[in-house]
Amino acid sequence: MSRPITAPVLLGVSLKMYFGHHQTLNWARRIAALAERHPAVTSGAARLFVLPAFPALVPAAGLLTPYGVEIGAQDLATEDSGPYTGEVGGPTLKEIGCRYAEVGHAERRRLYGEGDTVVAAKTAAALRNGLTPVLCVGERDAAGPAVAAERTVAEAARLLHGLAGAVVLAYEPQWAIGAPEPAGADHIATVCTALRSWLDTRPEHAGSTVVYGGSAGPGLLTRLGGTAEGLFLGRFAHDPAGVEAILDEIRTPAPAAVA
Ligand SMILES: O=C(CO)COP(=O)(O)O
Repeated sequence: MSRPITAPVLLGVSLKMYFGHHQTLNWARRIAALAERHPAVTSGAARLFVLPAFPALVPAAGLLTPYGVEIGAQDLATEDSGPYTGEVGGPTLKEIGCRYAEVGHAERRRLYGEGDTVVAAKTAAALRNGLTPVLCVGERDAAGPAVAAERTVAEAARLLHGLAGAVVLAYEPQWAIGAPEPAGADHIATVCTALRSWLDTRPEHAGSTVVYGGSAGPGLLTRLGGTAEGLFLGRFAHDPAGVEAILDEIRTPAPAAVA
């Protein structure tokens, strides 16, 4: 079942609405310093991206992108411009340097009533604006791994129907978000492997990545043995030491011998 990690490992962080503005920028400075010196990042074995709140996108991009850490939004509008009060469109996100846009997070589904139609439209909006969707999928209630895999693949197929382009598929079982512990390693491995197998049959989504999110933190990547191609982090990235501990788990290429 375990599949070798096809480096680089993708590590995303959504700050959700936890931090204030200055707290976000202070955290970003510490992540930038980590990215500048950590061999997993400097060797290219790990790729990092950060999704702060909208107002922090521009200053956070200034702090992080010089060190190769990409930026993205936690949401985007279904439309590109027009009378959509309070929304932020894909063209604006692209213009300010975003590489990613998250769609379909369980909190947006549960708290703001977003359903499959909106999630699919936001995924399409991201793709047509040159943003990589971080498309969250995963079962709402706890289920066995085989059932979870079947449902999650069906969900991804439904949401991506008729679309083309590389995506980050974030497997986030909703019951594991905000929990003390992530889903079990075997459960995650079963679902992520199924998502990867499905993606492998979809040339229109070549270049896509499957990551796991939901109370992910230090120690998980090692337990997953390459079945997930990265992690989508929440609370356990708030302390930069947690991000560093995860980077420490990523094998970096041996330095070239000096003649
Ligand atoms: O929802 C998540 C990432 O999008 C995960 O959040 P937590 O790791 O804080 O549960």
